[in-house]
Amino acid sequence: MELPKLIKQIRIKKSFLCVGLDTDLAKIPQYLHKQPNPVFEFNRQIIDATAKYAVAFKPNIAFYEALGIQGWEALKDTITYLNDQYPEIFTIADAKRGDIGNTASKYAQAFFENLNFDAITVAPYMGKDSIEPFLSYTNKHTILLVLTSNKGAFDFQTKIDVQNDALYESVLKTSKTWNNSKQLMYVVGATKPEYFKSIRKIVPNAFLLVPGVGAQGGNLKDVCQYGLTKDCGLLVNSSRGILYAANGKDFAKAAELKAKALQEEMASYV
Ligand SMILES: O=c1ccn([C@@H]2O[C@H](COP(=O)(O)O)[C@@H](O)[C@H]2O)c(=O)[nH]1
Repeated sequence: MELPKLIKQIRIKKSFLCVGLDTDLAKIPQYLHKQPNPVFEFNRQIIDATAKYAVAFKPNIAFYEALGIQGWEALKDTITYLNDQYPEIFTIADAKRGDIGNTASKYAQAFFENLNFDAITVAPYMGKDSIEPFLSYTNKHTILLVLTSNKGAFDFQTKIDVQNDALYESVLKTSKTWNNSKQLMYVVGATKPEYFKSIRKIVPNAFLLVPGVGAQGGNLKDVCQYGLTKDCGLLVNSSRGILYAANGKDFAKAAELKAKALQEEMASYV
């Protein structure tokens, strides 16, 4: 999907919500286990209930890979459903891949061609040649991990190098010099709002995928203070806070209300 289409959806829906599909068999309502494909059935109901309040959906691939062939089928069914029923929705494979060029090109083929996602999350630490195969898809988006939401982000990502840049700043600056860098987006955790100002100095207009609101303690107001751009520039993700708002037959309605509440707060900022 081209960026103008995403930006248009953000304007129409007054939302920059990304619903995270971290679907865990152990957490979905018991009655769904009788279905032939419980993970897809859960996702379908969540998507139908929340799509009017969201502009993006982000299956976290680990939750599907953990289930083997059945998980991969549920993932395929989910992305096919999203692409067929909600073509205006931006889709992100949260796969956090990263490998040498020829392997990276297979990851790109898997997620951009076979599954037809609009975007993929990628670890940047193997450098330019590990990212180029993703960037060669000029109708797709590559989302680099920059400053993640977890505590361990401080182990490496904020360490200062000889040029006096923190590693996360170096990732931003270097990646801007790559071919097709306009296709890049960046992951920045909502749990670290104090860094948004310095990030925006380096990438004033780039889209940031922001996980970590709700369950991880981040909040929307702090993210918006320095994160917002003229075209919004943010996709704020919530996974567990929406998916597991209830665990009975009312789970989709409860998810809808959580998504609606986030969208209403977003509408007050854009
Ligand atoms: O820095 C990061 C990068 C990715 N994630 C992923 O986002 C969701 C967050 O889920 P919640 O349930 O809303 O906390 C999940 O898929 C993570 O793997 C992240 O949290 N932080």
